[in-house]
Amino acid sequence: MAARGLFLSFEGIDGAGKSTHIDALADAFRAAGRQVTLTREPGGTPLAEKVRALALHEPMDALTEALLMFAARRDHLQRVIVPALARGDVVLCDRFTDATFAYQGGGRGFDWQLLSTLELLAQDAVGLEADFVQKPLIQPDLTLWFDVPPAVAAERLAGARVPDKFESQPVAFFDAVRAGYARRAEGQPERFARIDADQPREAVATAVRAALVDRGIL
Ligand SMILES: Nc1ncnc2c1ncn2[C@@H]1O[C@H](COP(=O)(O)OP(=O)(O)OP(=O)(O)O)[C@@H](O)[C@H]1O
Ligand SMILES: Cc1cn([C@H]2C[C@H](O)[C@@H](COP(=O)(O)O)O2)c(=O)[nH]c1=O
Repeated sequence: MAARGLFLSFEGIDGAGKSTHIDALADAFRAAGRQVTLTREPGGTPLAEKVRALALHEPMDALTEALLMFAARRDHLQRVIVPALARGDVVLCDRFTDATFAYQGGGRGFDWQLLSTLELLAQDAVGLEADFVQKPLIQPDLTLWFDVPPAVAAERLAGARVPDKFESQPVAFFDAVRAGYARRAEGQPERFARIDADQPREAVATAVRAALVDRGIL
């Protein structure tokens, strides 16, 4: 029988350094004999990648942004995440729903309760052919939150690439996004592992591994 699927998400403000560590983790899981599905949000399917292009580059209000994120997520769950978990894969997802709470909720000030309602709708296991899912709401098993002061992240991103709509926001926006992540982590402490990302890459990599080893995941 295939090993039970494992769903890990990676979160943090832009430039926190999460993408830097995802490939190395994928290699570690493969070395342990696991199949890995690497994916991201918004995105991960042809439809959701189209939504990504719109959401990251077109101006729109916070409700439109939130609805697009959840629509893309539903497609991503149906076509990629749920089938991968059913196969027993380790799913490594660069951002998931906590990003919607942090960016649209914290950063843009959109109603937290309404986001919770949308989360229940979009991540409802019913209709996703997910008989293996015990809980009605599909959530990551563990979320690694790369926490870093916005000024540090901005310095890392400066000149690295042409900034998108979110990356062009001022530090105050990212202070609010960071507070959104903190609120989410406080509400679901068993699902979150906070990684101090304001350290050299090697120290962050050690902290990531320790978080997984401590929970018996690696
Ligand atoms: N610990 C670190 N110290 C210094 N620089 C770092 C560290 N980790 C990553 N970087 C650099 O910071 C930049 C952003 O890193 P990365 O792309 O991994 O962040 P990210 O969280 O995935 O960002 P985004 O969400 O915007 O894609 C890259 O240039 C990367 O090389
Ligand atoms: C899932 C999700 C993402 N965002 C924002 C966060 C980032 O600024 C971009 C994605 O870019 P990345 O380079 O892949 O990190 O989108 C958001 O606002 N809401 C969401 O739900």
